[in-house]
Amino acid sequence: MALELMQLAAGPARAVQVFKSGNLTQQIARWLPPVKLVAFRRISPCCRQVVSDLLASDEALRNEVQAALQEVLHQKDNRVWVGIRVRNHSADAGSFAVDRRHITLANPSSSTASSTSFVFNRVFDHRANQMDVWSSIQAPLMRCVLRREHACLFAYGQTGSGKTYTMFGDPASPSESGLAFRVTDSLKQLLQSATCVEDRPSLEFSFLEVYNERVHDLLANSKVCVLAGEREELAPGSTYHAAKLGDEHVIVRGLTRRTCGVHDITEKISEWLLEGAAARIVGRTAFNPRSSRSHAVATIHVCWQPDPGTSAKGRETRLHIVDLAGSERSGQYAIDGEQLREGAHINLSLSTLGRVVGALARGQGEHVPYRDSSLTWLLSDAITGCHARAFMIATVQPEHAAETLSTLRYAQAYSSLQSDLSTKIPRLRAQVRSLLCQADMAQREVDTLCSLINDNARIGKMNQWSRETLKSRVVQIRRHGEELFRLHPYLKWTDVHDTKAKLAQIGLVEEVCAVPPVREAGSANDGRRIHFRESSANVCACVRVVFTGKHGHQSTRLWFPEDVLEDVSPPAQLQELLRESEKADAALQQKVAQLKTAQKAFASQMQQWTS
Ligand SMILES: Nc1ncnc2c1ncn2[C@@H]1O[C@H](COP(=O)(O)OP(=O)(O)OP(=O)(O)O)[C@@H](O)[C@H]1O
Repeated sequence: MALELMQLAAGPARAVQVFKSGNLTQQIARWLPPVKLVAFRRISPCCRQVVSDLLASDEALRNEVQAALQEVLHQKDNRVWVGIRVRNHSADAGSFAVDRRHITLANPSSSTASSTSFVFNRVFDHRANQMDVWSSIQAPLMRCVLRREHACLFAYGQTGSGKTYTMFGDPASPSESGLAFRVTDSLKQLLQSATCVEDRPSLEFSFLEVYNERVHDLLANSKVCVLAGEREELAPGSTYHAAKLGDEHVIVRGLTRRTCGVHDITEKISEWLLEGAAARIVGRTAFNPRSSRSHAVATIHVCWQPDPGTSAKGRETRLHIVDLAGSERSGQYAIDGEQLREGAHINLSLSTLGRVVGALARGQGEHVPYRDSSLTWLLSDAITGCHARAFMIATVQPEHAAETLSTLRYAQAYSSLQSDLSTKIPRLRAQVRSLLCQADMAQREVDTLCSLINDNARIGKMNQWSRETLKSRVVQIRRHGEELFRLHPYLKWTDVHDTKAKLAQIGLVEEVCAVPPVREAGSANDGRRIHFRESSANVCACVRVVFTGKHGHQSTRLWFPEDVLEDVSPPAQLQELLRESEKADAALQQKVAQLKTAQKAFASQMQQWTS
């Protein structure tokens, strides 16, 4: 290495030669941590070659790079991704402006020139084609599959704004085919390159629609199916625990699941997608002559091989592709009675989705109404990104300003789910509540024991222990304490000191100082002299002690030389309980601080997304 550095110092021409020879690059590459290697690859073809050779020859390093990359990308991927797609529109469409991440819209109802600006992960203007949309989603979606996380890709928007076009498009034309067809292509490439032949998962496919709150199997002549909750299969030998949301996923009883392999996924799933799409219920609406009147859910189940040596079934990663029915103000645009009924059901499911999103976004830990509609129940583990990454494309048609604004608001609320803080905060709140109970209980135990000890104490020592006294320094007067007062220049023994000493009464230290303030003539004698004597250098500190008044009597404050007093420790059992109580308090304070930090971060995220 030193040799190469010397050669570098010899001049630029020599440096280029050394660099190109690869020796130096190789050395540098070996020093780099795995994450940096990836950036290093981008520097020049020479570096790229060296890093590639290095990775090819070193399997451990390869795995390390892979793990580091996964980690970095995992942190980068939000659990919810929201993109807006603007449909082609006439030149006189309302005033709005679009850039890569922002869309600004003039308020349709306002007479003044006010506008609202929204921020999303991506905004596609009317010139964006199917490939542009897909290329923004492809990488995070495929990473999701590689991590074996469920994913949900769905389109939301006003009727006629381009949801079905975005999700399915025209599969006959390569440039017009929608996201669903592109998913299968990418999935095939991914599974072929990332897994060896024997580890390749098997694939299953199902396709259903939710129409008027009923679930129809689109691959079995629209047979009606029922929804049911099912718990994830537990590993053999694991202990029973009560089902929580997330342990349970919703299954559709009797739904057709067709199987294919990685090699024929594109042909098979395309064929099934077309078959299902043809069976969907469509109707004519004011905005779209072939409007989807149902929510369509195509699911690719990636069934991973079980781990070698285990008898458990392999895990399943579900990839939902959802084309929602159009959001619309049904009463306003319905053509007939049937459409009014359809519209009411569509609105019910979409508004329930809105309430689910709202409840999660507020992060208050309130009831999340997943089960209020078939759609939200069916997709409860996926659509909100709670247990799956969700990718939402909200489609807008700017010619309809009110509908566009409403879609953007909906999408904005959805954006706030990007942060897992919206679910972390309710969890923290619940933990704070439970710790509060524990701390309260621990304090009550201390109180109970204090009263028990106080009730059984000798007269004169009554009422001495309480949570307050336990936190203070507790003292009593030593035997023959009076003698130590005699020579004290500032303090003098009194009858009250004498009584306290005889009763061995316990007091709390209020103040410690080198020289107490002089007692004013006529004030109660609390042990301080009115005229201080000359003092020697080694006078011990003066302590003011308060003796709590009993039976309605006032508390008494007396001064003592420090060495007249001895510390009194609380009984061991009480000390133990106090420690427990302090521990519970500390845990509570720590959790409260975590909650406050999370709430602050969430508030600033919300502000960022809604600016
Ligand atoms: N970005 C686009 N480029 C070209 N054509 C589009 C685009 N978006 C939509 N269209 C066309 O507009 C029409 C309506 O679109 P589409 O059926 O996808 O709307 P939709 O939102 O699914 O409506 P609905 O909710 O009523 O089903 C279709 O003919 C579709 O081809």
